[in-house]
Formats: sequence, structure tokens, C-alpha cells
Amino acid sequence: MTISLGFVVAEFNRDLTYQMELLGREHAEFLGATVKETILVPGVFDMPLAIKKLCQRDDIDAVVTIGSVIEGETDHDQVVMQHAARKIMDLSLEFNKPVTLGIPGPGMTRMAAHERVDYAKRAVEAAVKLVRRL
Ligand SMILES: Nc1c(NC[C@H](O)[C@H](O)[C@H](O)CO)[nH]c(=O)[nH]c1=O
Ligand SMILES: CC(=O)[C@@H](O)COP(=O)(O)O
Repeated sequence: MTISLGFVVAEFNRDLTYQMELLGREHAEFLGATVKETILVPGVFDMPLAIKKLCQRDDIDAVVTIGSVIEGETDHDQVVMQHAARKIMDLSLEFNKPVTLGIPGPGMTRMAAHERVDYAKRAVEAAVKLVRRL
């Protein structure tokens, strides 16, 4: 069975998430999975509703989130990441579907973010493994 993935990708820090999206797509292809749908959202905080829409679809086996949360002058990055991560986990349990975390941060400089674009590959790999095993 070919595994069908949905991607939810943040436009915030798009230079990074564009690269991450491409890496994720390439890795999905390498693993024999298909990226059936991609939803772009403004930022990581805005992901939960898009994830929910994809989880509701019978033709999508797992959802991969792709984003990058970079530190600023305030703790805003902490708020964005903590809430998104918690909702990602909640939605996965609510819909009995893997939803994986391809989002480095918070507390991360832009340089550190560039060094962590492979989080997208990791999230694709985790999604495929979870679909196969569960
Ligand atoms: N600071 C980052 C954000 N912030 C934006 C929020 O995610 C959201 O789009 C806004 O608050 C409107 O609801 N988003 C990221 O993806 N990365 C960041 O570093
Ligand atoms: C750097 C950002 O985009 C985000 O983390 C928010 O920055 P700030 O805390 O300076 O508002």
C-alpha cells in the first residue's frame, strides 16, 4: 500500500520552510510515500485547523508539519511552539493518525535554524514508520 501524506507548511520564515518542504518531498518519494495534499498556513501557531482538516480525510494516512520557530526579543517563540506542539499531539490522538513534528525551535537562532532543516526529513520518516507500525 502506498502511504499518503498531508503536509502543513508554515509561510513564516519561508526561506527555511521552502527548503524543508523540498527536503520532505524528496524524502517521502525516497521512502515510497506520496504527498497527497499540502496546505500552507501563515505560521506555526496557525497549523492546528489545517492539520484537523487533513486528519478528517480518509485518503490521508498521516500529517507532517513543517515550520521553523526562531527566537526574537520576547518569549513569543515559546508561546507559538508550545501551543502548536501540544495541539499537534492532541489532534494525533483525537483522530488516531500520526501527526509528526518537523518544526525546530523555540530558543533557536536563524543560523541554528539553517542547521536544522533536516527536521522535515525526520518528520516524514517518523510519519511513514508510524503508519507502517500502527
Ligand atoms: N514567530 C514565529 C511565528 N509567529 C507567527 C505565528 O505563527 C502566527 O502566524 C501569528 O501569530 C498569527 O496567528 N510563526 C512561525 O512559524 N515561526 C516563528 O518564528
Ligand atoms: C523572531 C520572531 O519572528 C518571533 O519569534 C517573534 O519575535 P519577538 O519576540 O521579537 O516579537
